[in-house]
Amino acid sequence: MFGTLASGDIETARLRRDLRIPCNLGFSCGGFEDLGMRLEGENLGAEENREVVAETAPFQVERPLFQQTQKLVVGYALTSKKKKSFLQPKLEFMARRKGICFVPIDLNRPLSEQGPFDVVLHKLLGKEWQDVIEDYQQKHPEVTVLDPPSAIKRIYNRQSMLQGMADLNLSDCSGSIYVPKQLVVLKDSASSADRVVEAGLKFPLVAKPLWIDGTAKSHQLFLAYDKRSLAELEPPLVLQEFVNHGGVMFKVFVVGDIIKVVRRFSLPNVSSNCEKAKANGVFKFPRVSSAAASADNADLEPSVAELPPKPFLEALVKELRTLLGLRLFNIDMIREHGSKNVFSVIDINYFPGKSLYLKLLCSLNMILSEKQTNELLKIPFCRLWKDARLRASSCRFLPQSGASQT
Ligand SMILES: Nc1ncnc2c1ncn2[C@@H]1O[C@H](COP(=O)(O)OP(=O)(O)OP(=O)(O)O)[C@@H](O)[C@H]1O
Ligand SMILES: O=P(O)(O)O[C@H]1[C@H](O)[C@H](O)[C@H](OP(=O)(O)O)[C@@H](OP(=O)(O)O)[C@@H]1O
Repeated sequence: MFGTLASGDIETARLRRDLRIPCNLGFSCGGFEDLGMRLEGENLGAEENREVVAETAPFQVERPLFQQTQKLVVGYALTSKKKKSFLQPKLEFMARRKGICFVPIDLNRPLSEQGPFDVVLHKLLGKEWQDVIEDYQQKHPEVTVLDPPSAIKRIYNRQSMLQGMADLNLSDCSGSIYVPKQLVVLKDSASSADRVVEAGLKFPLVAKPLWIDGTAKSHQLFLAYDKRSLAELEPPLVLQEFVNHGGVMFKVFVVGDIIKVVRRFSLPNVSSNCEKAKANGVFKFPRVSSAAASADNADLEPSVAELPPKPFLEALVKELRTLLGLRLFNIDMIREHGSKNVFSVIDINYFPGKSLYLKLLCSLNMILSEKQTNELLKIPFCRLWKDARLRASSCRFLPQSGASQT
């Protein structure tokens, strides 16, 4: 019937409303699509914990309504480094309480013989694994695979990682985004000096290994101050113009529609240590913006520390999710020194560190809620009605017996 609702639809809508479950969570089409945008600022630890507790509460309140025993099974295949940082006992405990269980994937057995999984969470390198997971996703479209291996592969190469950024549609936003000029050196760093000049790149340059493979070496960066110093670098690498940004960078964590932005310390403007670096040819610098370098509570100049505007981040993330085809990533960006809101994206990471883990748990929880709703909606309406009457009568909301159903 066009324009009217059948009674089943009304009840479905009512049930969703009563359970306080938003429509179109989209579990079947990937799970993270319509979780509702939320944007949060700094202050990781305590705030994250508070949030998880807050998100647990509504679900537990609903639980007695029907005896819900649905669980969310998350199969995981992670590097040992990732497993150690991600699957902390505390996180597993919180997950279990929410009905989410993490099950290790046995890499020596066919994936299709394992599970069944609702979600497959993976961070492993190599073509062999890529083939396994692609084949699995084809055979099991109902499983949410985080994330497609081809999309991950693209950001494990610092050249392809930033491609397409210039075409993002951010025209109506309160900020603008650029990618620093860069050049790829596949071999013979010495001869790259001429190419640097030809391409119009200005020194100093940040030299970054082309491939990111989870090793410390792939995160070993250098500052090169002049043509002569380029010969000291080991290709394959990317030479990227250094952008002065006042020593603070922004990490924008993305889990589906959820965004969280934090402030971290970064390299200072170059003029201050130029001379020292020149003396060494190239300046090898440590991981200056690691999780330990939080600048969230630092007393900083507002023009440097102010977080990127919310509408700008929302638009950027929306565009990037489409461009990259990823749901679990972070964007590293810096504000051009002296500008109001001109940003450069310098790095994108797949399934990054701690700041994202509890957000991921919240999203898995929402997928679980959707799964439970879907299960509930499969129960014939007459049974729901009967159950409701039983509960109501035990609460003396309805007469004990004798009332007709209409
Ligand atoms: N173009 C640039 N201009 C200025 N500073 C930069 C630039 N590129 C990188 N940096 C500095 O170097 C740090 C590390 O750079 P980048 O994020 O590209 O490396 P990474 O090894 O991939 O780091 P991560 O640990 O985040 O994965 C940045 O946080 C920033 O401090
Ligand atoms: O600052 P964080 O903790 O987010 O650092 C991340 C880093 O940005 C990369 O995403 C690392 O992954 P790889 O690039 O694969 O090395 C993360 O390591 P992981 O072992 O936790 O995946 C860092 O935590």
